[in-house]
Amino acid sequence: MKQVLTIAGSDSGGGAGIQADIKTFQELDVFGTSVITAVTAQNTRGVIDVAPVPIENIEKQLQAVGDDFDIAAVKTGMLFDAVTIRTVADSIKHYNWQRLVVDPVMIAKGGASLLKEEAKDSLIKHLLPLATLVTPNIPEAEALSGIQIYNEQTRRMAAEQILKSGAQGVLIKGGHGADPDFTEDFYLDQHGGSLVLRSSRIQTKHTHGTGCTFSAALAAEFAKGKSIEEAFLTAKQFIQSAIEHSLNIGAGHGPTNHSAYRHYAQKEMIRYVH
Ligand SMILES: Nc1ncnc2c1ncn2[C@@H]1O[C@H](COP(=O)(O)OP(=O)(O)O)[C@@H](O)[C@H]1O
Ligand SMILES: Cc1ncc(COP(=O)(O)O)c(N)n1
Repeated sequence: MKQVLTIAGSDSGGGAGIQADIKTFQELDVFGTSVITAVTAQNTRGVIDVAPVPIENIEKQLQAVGDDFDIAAVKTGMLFDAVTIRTVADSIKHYNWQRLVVDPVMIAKGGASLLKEEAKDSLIKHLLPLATLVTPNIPEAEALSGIQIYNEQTRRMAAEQILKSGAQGVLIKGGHGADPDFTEDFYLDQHGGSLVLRSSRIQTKHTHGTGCTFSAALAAEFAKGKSIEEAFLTAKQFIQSAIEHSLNIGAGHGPTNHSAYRHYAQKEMIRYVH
């Protein structure tokens, strides 16, 4: 079984972060390992507290995984501060981990900050150059590029700017897009290759952890040797069914349903735009 690593924050509410990643790995038949960077006290109503894990312990978690497992793909989520980003980037180089998906988690849907302001530059300088794929949502793509996204042209410009970091590819997720009927995810790589996947926008407030789940699905598929096109399509189908069959859990923004893909995935619901 392919072994995959997530380096992210813990979500006590179980819908995002490490918990979403491990559930997604399990559903997609890869063995999940984890390095926890921060522990959040969080539920569907919001983030109550964030406790960073001591950096010495993060280093030891990275070593424990790196010295024993044959890691086929890595995803990063909440990294919280610059020193954690440096430590993670050093380990990725040290263990020569390939197939890195960087989900540049910055702000939780409820507004809580999951990355210190000064850490953004560190992310661009130290982690993005190692990334196979970086997966910002629209506000994160705007923050990383300094470009406001309001149409296809500005979306492409932001993607091109992010690629200047040295990341091999960028995938700007469309959950925060303006179209009431569709969400569109846009991929662009260093060679000018691009792909847009469009799906119907599901009217729901239960989207806690969509980005985490989507990037974990991409990492799982990369670990199995899938191409970017194949991994993108599977991850999109995975998240589409997880949102469509989301669970009515908690009083706020509930989690998605990580087992929905197994039960209900409909391969025809997503379409390639180009
Ligand atoms: N209401 C929705 N209906 C269908 N797909 C959605 C919806 N909201 C988000 N998605 C999809 O979920 C994935 C995560 O996107 P997004 O919500 O933008 O990320 P994040 O959680 O990082 O903010 C993307 O593939 C996006 O298109
Ligand atoms: C520990 C942790 N990591 C990430 C997110 C972002 O969640 P989302 O995927 O909904 O943007 C979160 N709320 N908590």
